[in-house]
Amino acid sequence: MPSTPRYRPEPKARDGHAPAAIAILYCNLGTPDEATPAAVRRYLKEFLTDPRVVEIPRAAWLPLLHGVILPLRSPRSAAKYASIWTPEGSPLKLWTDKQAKLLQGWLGERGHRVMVRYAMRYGQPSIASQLDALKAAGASRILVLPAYPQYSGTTTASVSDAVGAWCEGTRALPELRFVNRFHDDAPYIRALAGRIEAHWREHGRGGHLLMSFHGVPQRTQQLGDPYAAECQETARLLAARLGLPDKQFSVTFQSRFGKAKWLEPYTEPTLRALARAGTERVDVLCPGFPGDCLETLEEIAIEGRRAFLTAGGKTFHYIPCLNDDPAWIAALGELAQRHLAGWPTRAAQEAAANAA
Ligand SMILES: C=CC1=C(C)c2cc3[nH]c(cc4nc(cc5[nH]c(cc1n2)c(C)c5CCC(=O)O)C(CCC(=O)O)=C4C)c(C)c3C=C
Ligand SMILES: [Fe+2]
Ligand SMILES: [Fe+2]
Repeated sequence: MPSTPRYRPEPKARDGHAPAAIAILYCNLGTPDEATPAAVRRYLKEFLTDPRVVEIPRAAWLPLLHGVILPLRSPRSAAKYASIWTPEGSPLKLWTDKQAKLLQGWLGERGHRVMVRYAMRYGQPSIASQLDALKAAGASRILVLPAYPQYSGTTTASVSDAVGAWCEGTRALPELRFVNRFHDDAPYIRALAGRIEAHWREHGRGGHLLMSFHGVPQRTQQLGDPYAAECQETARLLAARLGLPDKQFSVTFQSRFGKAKWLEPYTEPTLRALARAGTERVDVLCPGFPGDCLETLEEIAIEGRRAFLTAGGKTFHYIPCLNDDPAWIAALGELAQRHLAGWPTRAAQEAAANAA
């Protein structure tokens, strides 16, 4: 009796003359399907069981996660999600979807025939389901592009893990390439600077620019994670591009999770300290998040604002993320073009590749 195949069935073989498709899989973190405690619990369970995210030994972590963290955090986080939810769903998903479509358009206008799809590391659409869909659509070369400018084992490497897990169950593998980082990419820095300058043109200029990045546990940095250094480099390049002297900007880290020490200085205490030291207006940007999401819209634009104003600050300006800014889409496009180099993305190249 034949045994169950170890690998998933392959999609129906394509006509040998059909051009093999090239694709980009734009991967983001993920978000709950709904702003309800049940949906947030499902999402947090998947997220917080990833050993890339929480490195505590499983035997100690899983009972704590299921017994304490999920029951307590899910309703609290759901209320936060409800405060930023849109009629079309989670902002993170909306921006990721839009960015993928705009990237496909940008590449198409420059003659590249590339399919662009987005996937979520946690939740839907999953990385595995989108890789299956791309294969079924004929993709034989796939560029994996995580929506994380700064590399971290907790995020970027976790995307690679999910792709690797899919590969383990796949017989006919596509060629794969990965973008690991673009924290110092000139078009990305230009797009961020343009965002700030446009805000200043419209609303005047504050006394202080605060650049807030998502944090990670300090231990990951001690163990060699380059994330903190890459955040600092993004901030340095951005400040240089804006001509900001050291006193007029700060770099902080937000979203601390758990009791361990995370990267410092923390965002909220810094906002309070700035207000107490007499800074009347602060402008805040989150350069590590390509699209607005819970961490920017709730934690910064709502909670951060409250912290600054209650500590005596007068005016708080949140500068929205890159979202669908044309300069950002161009930055993504140029980044993709560079990483696609050598793959026949143009019709003429395709014909030559097929004739050879
Ligand atoms: C910028 C990249 C991110 C890094 C690095 C990162 C590390 C990291 N995050 C957690 C825990 C949580 N993060 C949560 C939300 C969240 N995190 C990022 C990005 C990074 N996380 C984004 C874009 C979001 C928003 C998702 C959305 O739906 O809008 C959450 C969930 C919300 C909550 O309950 O607070 C948790 C939990 C850890 C532990 C970690 C590194 C170890
Ligand atoms: Fe996070
Ligand atoms: Fe948060």
